[in-house]
Amino acid sequence: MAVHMRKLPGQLTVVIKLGTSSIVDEKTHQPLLSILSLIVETACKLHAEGHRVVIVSSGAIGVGLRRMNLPRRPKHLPQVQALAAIGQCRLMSLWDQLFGNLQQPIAQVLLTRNDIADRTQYQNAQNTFIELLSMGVIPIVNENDTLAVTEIKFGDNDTLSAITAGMVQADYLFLMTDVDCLYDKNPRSNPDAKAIQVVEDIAELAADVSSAGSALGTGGMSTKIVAARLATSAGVTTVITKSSKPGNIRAIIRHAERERKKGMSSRNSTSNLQDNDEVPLAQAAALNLHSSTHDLSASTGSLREQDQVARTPSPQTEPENVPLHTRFLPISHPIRDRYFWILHGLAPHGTIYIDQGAWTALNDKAGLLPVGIVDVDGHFAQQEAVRIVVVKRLSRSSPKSQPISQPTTPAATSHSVHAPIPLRHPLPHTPSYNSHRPDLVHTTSSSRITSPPPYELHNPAPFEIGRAVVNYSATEIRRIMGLHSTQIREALGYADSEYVALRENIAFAGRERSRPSTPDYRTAERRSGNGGEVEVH
Ligand SMILES: N[C@@H](CCC(=O)OP(=O)(O)O)C(=O)O
Repeated sequence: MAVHMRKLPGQLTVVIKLGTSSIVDEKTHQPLLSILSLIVETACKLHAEGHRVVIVSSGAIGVGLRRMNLPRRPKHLPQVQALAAIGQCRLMSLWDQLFGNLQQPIAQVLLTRNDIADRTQYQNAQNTFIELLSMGVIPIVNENDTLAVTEIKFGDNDTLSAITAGMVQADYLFLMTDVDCLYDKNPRSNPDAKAIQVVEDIAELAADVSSAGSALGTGGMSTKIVAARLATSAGVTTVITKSSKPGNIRAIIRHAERERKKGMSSRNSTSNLQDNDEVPLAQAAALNLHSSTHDLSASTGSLREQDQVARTPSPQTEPENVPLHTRFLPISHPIRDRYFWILHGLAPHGTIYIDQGAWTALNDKAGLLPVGIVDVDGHFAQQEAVRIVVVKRLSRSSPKSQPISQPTTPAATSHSVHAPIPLRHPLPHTPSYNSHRPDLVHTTSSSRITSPPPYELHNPAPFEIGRAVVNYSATEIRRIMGLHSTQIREALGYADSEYVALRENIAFAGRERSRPSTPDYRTAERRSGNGGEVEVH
């Protein structure tokens, strides 16, 4: 069932993500009341203008530390979870108090990755958001740290905010942080550093951003880039800007809307560094860094002073003089709903390596047949999600030479019990979901130690094209890969489907660094028809 996000003309849905370092002081863990108050004021103004607002708020553990007078985050997971439980209710009470001053109702939404791995639960969460937003409530989202262990964690709230933005089909995601934007190089050591204002194609962004994080938060600039990639693939304009100036959010939206209407966005444009929002260069310096020294002075100005940019149509709101920020433009054919869920709601349990022929067939809207599969990594069951990686098959592994491996015991005819199959190489440990690279992970089989992979490792390098929910387990796919569908029954003793993955269960990543000599993602995306399942009114 497609979820319909009905919106009034001109109404925007804005997700604002605040990291721990924007919510509590890094050393004292005291709440940063001035920032929180400004966020509340901004959210209420957006709401009063008819827009919908969702806040993704970290800070539970930080607030819990303060409450229990502990100096630093403990190492032991249950202690961290206990602190999150202590801090979350206090954090919500703080938000409720601040929003209550402006008579704005809020709601708490706590999510784990597990909650949304089930399609029905994902849709339930989506429906709850829709209902809350149409009731005029501001949902405040955090990861349910009490339940989340590594395997089921989003890992950082940047990723959570991007998934939330995709779920609510947001127009904007603001990743509020302690730097004002990205620069083309580190301004600390390069006075000629230029602010990156607009990133039209995130795949073209240089990958050398720092992943340094603060003492309490888990995110850094690299998780923001990953979040931006994820959100823009869902059609969400993503903005990185300074959390100490939340009043800038509205000015940036006005500017971005003007630009969008004019269709004037320039490709990865840069401009000379402007200090018009009073951020000294040294502070901005973190550039690609998530500064570990939170600058309290920058967040203690009066509400009136700090929100000046947003209140008045001052010269700062003019296109040439907007507050510093980096804006990542959304892709033109967003990945919506079920495909977005397959890509980002489900954690992949393994990898299927396919050849160029299978990739071409997928481009032509075919399902994934066993004949095009070159190799498999990981342990996964039927109906679990896997990465799909395109490789160049080495001639020694051509499908024709693939023998049918006969079931070795009668149990192999059962769907659930199979005799172990001798492997050409030991299976690598199936990694838990890597929140820092949740999509477009370039995969190599460097973990193989007994035999080389049956595909080219470097020229061209394997590349991930998307995710699929499979009809066969890893063990079954190892038996049938390289075979024609008519041979599945012979190989397994049964045939659940002629396809390893049905076309409707394959989701392509939105875009990827263009690679000469490899198929063009964007072409595939257009052909694949990923978008369009959900209508946005
Ligand atoms: N969910 C956790 C925070 C997760 C986290 O570290 O996020 P962030 O500070 O955004 O990197 C909390 O509320 O303390």
